[in-house]
Amino acid sequence: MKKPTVFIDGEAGTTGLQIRARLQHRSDIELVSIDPAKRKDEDERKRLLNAVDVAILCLHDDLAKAAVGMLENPETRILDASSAHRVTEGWVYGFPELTPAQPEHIRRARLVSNPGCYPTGVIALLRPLVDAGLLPAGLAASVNAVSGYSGGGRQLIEAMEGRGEHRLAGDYRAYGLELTHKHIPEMTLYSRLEHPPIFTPAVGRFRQGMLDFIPIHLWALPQKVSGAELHEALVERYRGQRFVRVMPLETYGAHHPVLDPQALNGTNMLELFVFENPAREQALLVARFDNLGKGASGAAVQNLDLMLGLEGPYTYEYFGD
Ligand SMILES: NC(=O)C1=CN([C@@H]2O[C@H](COP(=O)(O)OP(=O)(O)OC[C@H]3O[C@@H](n4cnc5c(N)ncnc54)[C@H](OP(=O)(O)O)[C@@H]3O)[C@@H](O)[C@H]2O)C=CC1
Ligand SMILES: CC(=O)N[C@@H](CCC(=O)OP(=O)(O)O)C(=O)O
Repeated sequence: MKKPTVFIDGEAGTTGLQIRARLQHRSDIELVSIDPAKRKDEDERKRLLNAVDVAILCLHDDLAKAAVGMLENPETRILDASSAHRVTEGWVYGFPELTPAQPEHIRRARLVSNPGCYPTGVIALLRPLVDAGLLPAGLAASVNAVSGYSGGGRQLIEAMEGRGEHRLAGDYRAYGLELTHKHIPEMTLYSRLEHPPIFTPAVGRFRQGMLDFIPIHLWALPQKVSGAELHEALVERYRGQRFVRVMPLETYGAHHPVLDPQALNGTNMLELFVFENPAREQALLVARFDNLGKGASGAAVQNLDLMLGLEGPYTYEYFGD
């Protein structure tokens, strides 16, 4: 049987390189690569985009939109890693753990948008709790986060490693302070929140790894809910999921936990934590993952496998889970 063909447009970039590394030894797909000398040649890119079964776009938003505009072959399916189409009608959101029905939507879709890195953890934490009615859709949510510098793409990587300048280069930089970060619409929509969260990301001098923090003042919720109930709902929701692990409930006084954002680097795993202080009726939800793993390239391969019906033993080798 003919193997499905896959072209990574933007293969030389941060996300593209990682997807390629995860796919290059696979024997169940045929990777179609562009001649490096022609990687920005529009005609050649258009030819390849229309020649393959799935094109994975690892381009900045404007170029990703333009690439979709080049499609002429109705058989070519698109998996877009950029943030151009995440809340666009007609596109399926490529977060298989969103609901039990989402994998099937991804399997059937022609146009799939890979989630943003920060929203992956936020949606994974909030959506099941809103669906279960434990958190209200009207929640006044705040999200703080820290990312490894690879999240800023080639230019930030080069600046952090001493080869250029970038406004976020430094040991630790808080940003998004205008409160309009591009990830807020997808966090809001797929968490089923009525109001956009206040989202304040930061970047540190480490290459990969991410933590999302969502503080919950339990006493301020319209109905009484404990941290243990939030934790139990997450455990229930993700039971049997291969790439999401709900960690044991951490109750105030037990010990002094510390989280390393880099602990899951190189994997497609997402860990979810609930910390609680019952006396103060406070909970802290945390997600930990690799921004280039479950936050980008690992998620893209997971989606590709769903789109091509290739979920199986192949994926285990390259996800390191
Ligand atoms: N980094 C991350 O953690 C994540 C990134 N993403 C998304 O993935 C997309 C790519 O980001 P990222 O990999 O970080 O960015 P990079 O800047 O590392 O990569 C972008 C690539 O596109 C290439 N490129 C530029 N112009 C053209 C062109 N005209 N035709 C073809 N290729 C071109 C660049 O080449 P050159 O460098 O030579 O200009 C570069 O190789 C973005 O939309 C980003 O939002 C998604 C999730 C996480
Ligand atoms: C550290 C850093 O700059 N991070 C990027 C987001 C990372 C990312 O790649 O997000 P997308 O998936 O939407 O592209 C930012 O805040 O814009």
